[in-house]
Order: sequence, then structure tokens, then C-alpha cells
Amino acid sequence: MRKLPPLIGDVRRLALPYFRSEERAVALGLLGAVVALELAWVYATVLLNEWNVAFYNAIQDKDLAAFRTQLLVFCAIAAGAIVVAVYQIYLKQWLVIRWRRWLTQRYLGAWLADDVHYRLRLKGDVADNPDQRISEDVELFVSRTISVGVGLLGATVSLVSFSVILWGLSGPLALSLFGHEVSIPGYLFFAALIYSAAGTLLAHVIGRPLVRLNFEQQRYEADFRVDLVRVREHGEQIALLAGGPAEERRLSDRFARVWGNFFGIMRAQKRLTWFTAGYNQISSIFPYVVVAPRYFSGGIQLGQLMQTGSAFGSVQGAFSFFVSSYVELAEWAAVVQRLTGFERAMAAARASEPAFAAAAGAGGALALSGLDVRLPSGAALMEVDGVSIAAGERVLITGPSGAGKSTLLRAIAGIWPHGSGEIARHSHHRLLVMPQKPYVPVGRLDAALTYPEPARTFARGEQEAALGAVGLPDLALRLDEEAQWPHELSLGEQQRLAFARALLQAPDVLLLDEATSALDEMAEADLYALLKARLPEATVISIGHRSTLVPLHDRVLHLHGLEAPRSLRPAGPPMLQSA
Ligand SMILES: Nc1ncnc2c1ncn2[C@@H]1O[C@H](COP(=O)(O)OP(=O)(O)OP(=O)(O)O)[C@@H](O)[C@H]1O
Repeated sequence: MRKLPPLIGDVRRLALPYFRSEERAVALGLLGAVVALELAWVYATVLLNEWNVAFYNAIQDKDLAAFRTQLLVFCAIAAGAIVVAVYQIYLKQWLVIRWRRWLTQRYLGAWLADDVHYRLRLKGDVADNPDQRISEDVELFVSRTISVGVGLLGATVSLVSFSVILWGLSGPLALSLFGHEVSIPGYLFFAALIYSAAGTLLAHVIGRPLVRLNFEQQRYEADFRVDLVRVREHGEQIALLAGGPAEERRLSDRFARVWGNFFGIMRAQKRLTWFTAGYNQISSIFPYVVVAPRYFSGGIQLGQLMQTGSAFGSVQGAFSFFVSSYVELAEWAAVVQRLTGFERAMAAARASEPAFAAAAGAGGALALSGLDVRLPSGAALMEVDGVSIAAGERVLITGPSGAGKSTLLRAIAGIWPHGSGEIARHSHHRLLVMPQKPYVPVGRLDAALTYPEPARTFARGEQEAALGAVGLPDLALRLDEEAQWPHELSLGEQQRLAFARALLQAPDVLLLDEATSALDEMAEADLYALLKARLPEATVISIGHRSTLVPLHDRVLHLHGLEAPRSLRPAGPPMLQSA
């Protein structure tokens, strides 16, 4: 297991915000109730321990009346314990689901705000599989923190209560050491302590690899699941390429890591179970072996033997909380580590300074000066200086494949975090990016059309008119329909849908990244003419390889140079001819 102080520090950082949040009254109320019920449970076990004396002495004395009375006492204690058990589980689950809801919303907010999800992806492996961290790890963290926390509290209270009882029951142990008479008071307590401490130490040594193995297991499971989802999403392309066998090989390789690591877990858990199972078996008999001499010498009766045995078992059980919960603790430590890493990565992504300084510009105008755009690796990609684009101007950017045209649009859109320089634009102007493959969410068509605004933002008539204008009049009749639109609509139809979205949202700046690549040249010209007619004020920056795009724009900028870093300058006449 990890070193305890950092683990406790991480748990505090992850857990405290909920108990200080706007939900703190309910959270603390539920936590208080769960703790109170745990204490009530310990109290019931103390009562049962005392009941042992009267019950077993009644058996030893063949006292039927006392035996019957004690059966009734038992029923009363057991009834109370049953109520406590039922409500403790119920209230614990209540606390788990509320806490999980709060933490999930917090993580969703942090992950989706300020493009953190995208920046994390660009950074690569810093926080793998955020989906798994938000869904599974949050649930595991919340439920394990409550069960470990409450378990630890119960074990501590039980330890104190039964230690007092055991100390009282245990007479001093007289020993003769090197000719000196030594008397050890409360020797049964010390016997329980030594037995449990030895068990805890051994469990820790044997079970330590489980933390790392559990950490890896959660990661491999998530990687495998993500790959399965990708096959489902790209089913058509895979079928067209007859890629089934290739996917099967890849998925089998992925799964090999899942089961390979699981074998590691099985081996580690087997080693630990050899120890814990043996330890638990010995624990059930060990107290009686320790107390038996006093019983057989007539020092105590059967009732006291049973009470002492049970008190010894409780003290030793409380001390051994660590041994019995080692696997659970190991999983919990792994989850704490994963969530802490996720929070840190999100905070770092959010805190990273924007690469390109935003300067004030006017209207839909843009000015790019001293831009040095880089790759995540730090390698220089392109340089852009002294490029001004007037409001309402239409500019085409050309350049060889891989030159960095899309990356430049990402930088202008404000989501590319690598590089330096200044991008001047009006702080309130609205910008819409239309990529080659538009994002079309699954669900109702009107929501897909108006994304990311809610469908109700635009009147139904406006939505129908926009679809009609871009050549999709049939879809205007299906606005209420829910479907897998990304699979149902052709790429050309999706690109038309993106134009309809632009007409509705009427942005000040439009960035078109090969947004008409799936359409024929006539349809492309019609859609550009539509933009000019409906959004005459909008600044348009397009990327494309087709020469037919040139007359649809006022100016062409080209990424010059044979290799990176290329520079963006006006395209010369030869370029225009070859473009
Ligand atoms: N997230 C990323 N991580 C690492 N490299 C990237 C990333 N995104 C882009 N690149 C690299 O940056 C370079 C420019 O890519 P970009 O997509 O901007 O080119 P492009 O000019 O738009 O190409 P095309 O015309 O083929 O669409 C490429 O070499 C690409 O591999």
C-alpha cells in the first residue's frame, strides 16, 4: 500500500469539498446517522458479550428458567441489531448516491469547462480514460471511502470497548524470568495486540503488490472498453475494409493485457488468501487456547470463558481490520491515486496559459501577428505575421497536406494550446467552426441542427427554412425525430446540415475546414453564395484544396515552404494558377 500520510492527505482533498458544499447539511446529517448506527452496532455486540456470561452459566448450571430468560434477552438484542443493520445499509447507500451525484457533476463541469477535455487529450497519457474515472472511479471512491471510514470507526470503538472488558476479565499473568517473578497485568489484551500486529504486518508485506495490480487492471479494462466502442462507431468503415479479422486481432491483444494482469491479481490474492484464511481460522480458536488454562484450573466458569473468548475475539478482530480489509483497502488506495491524478491533470490543463494572447479587434476583423504555432512535441509548425483579415472578408488558406492549415484554424478558434503570438479579434464576436466531418449528436434532429444551442432557441419556421435553403427540405419534416443521425445522414448531408446551423447562428466569423469536401462543385458554389447572401457581414476563412474555391473568396493565403516551419503569406500568381 502507498505511504499512509500522502494517502490520507489525498483522501481529505477528494472528500472534504462535498462536506463543505451547499449539500453539507444533508451530507453531514446522513454521515452522522451512519456513524450513530455503527456505534449502536458496537453497543449491541457489547451487550451480547455480557449476555454470554448469564447464558452459558445458565447452561452450565442446568438452570432452565434463567436459560429461558436469557433467550428472551437475546431476542431483544438481536431485534435491535437487525433494525440497526437494515438502516445502516440503507442510509449508507443514500449517502453514497448523493455524494456520487455531487462529485460526478463537479467532475463533469471541470472536465467540460474551458476545453479541459480536449487539452487533456492533446497532452496524451497524463490522465488516461477520463470516462472511466468519472463513471467507475467516482462510484468506487465514494462507496469505499464510506465503508472503509465507517469500518475503521467501528473497529476503533469496538477496540476500546472490548479492550476495557478484556482488561477487566484478564487476570495478571505471573511469569518467572531469570529467577525474577514478573506479573503482566491484562495479559490477554497484550496477547491480542501482539497477535494482530503480527497479522497486519504480514498481510501488508504479502498483499502490497495488489495496489499496483488493481490500478493497472482498471486501466486495461477501460482501454479494452474504449476500443470496443470505437469498433461499434466505425462499424461501416471496418465492414467496407473487411477489417473484422484485424479488429479481432487488435481487440484480442488488448484483452490479453486484461487477463494477463488479472492473473497477476489472482496470484497475489491467492498468496494473501493463504495467509488471511489461515489467520481467520486460527483466530476463532486462539482466544480459547489462551484463556483455557484459567478455566481448567477452576479460575473462571463457562460463562466467563465464553465472554472472555468473545471479548478477545472482538479486540483481535478490531486490531485485524487491516488484515480482513486488505483487498478492499488496496482497491481504494488505487482509486484515490487515479482520482487525485485526474484532478491534478484537470487543474494543470485549466491553469495552462492560453498559447496565443488575445488582443482587442473590431467587428468581425482578425489580425494575426508574431504567431509561432507548434506541435504538442514543441516542434515548430508554422509562422504567421502581419496577416489582417477585414470584417466581411472571405479568405482561402491553401497549402500542402499536413502543412498545418487545420491547426491554424484551431489556434484562431482558441483551442490550440501550443505556441505563442497574438490573435486580435473582437472579444464578443461569435465564431463558428465547420469541420470536414461536422459533429452531429445522436438524438432529436432539431437539437442536432441547433447544436450547441437548445432547439427552442430558434423558431420551428426558422429551422425549417434553414434546412430548405441548404437543400435538405425532406429533413424539415423530421425535426422531431430521434435517430442515429451521424450514421443515417451521408457526409454531404451532414455538411449541408452544418451550413443550416451557420445560417441559424449567424456568427461573426466562420471557419470552414474543408466543409464542402463531400459536395459537388455546383452545390459548393451554391452554399458559398447562400452564406454571402444571408450572412454578408460574416468574415469567412476557408481551408480547401479545390481550385474552384478560389473564385468564391476575395483573397488566397498560402503556407509557403517545403518543410516546417512554413509561413503564411499571400499566394503568388503561380500558386493561384496551380491551386
Ligand atoms: N493533436 C496532435 N498531436 C500531434 N500532432 C498533431 C496533432 N494535430 C495535428 N498534428 C500534426 O500537425 C501537422 C499539421 O496538421 P493539420 O491537420 O493542421 O494539417 P493540414 O494542413 O490541415 O492537413 P490536411 O490538408 O491533410 O487536412 C501534421 O503533421 C499533424 O500530424
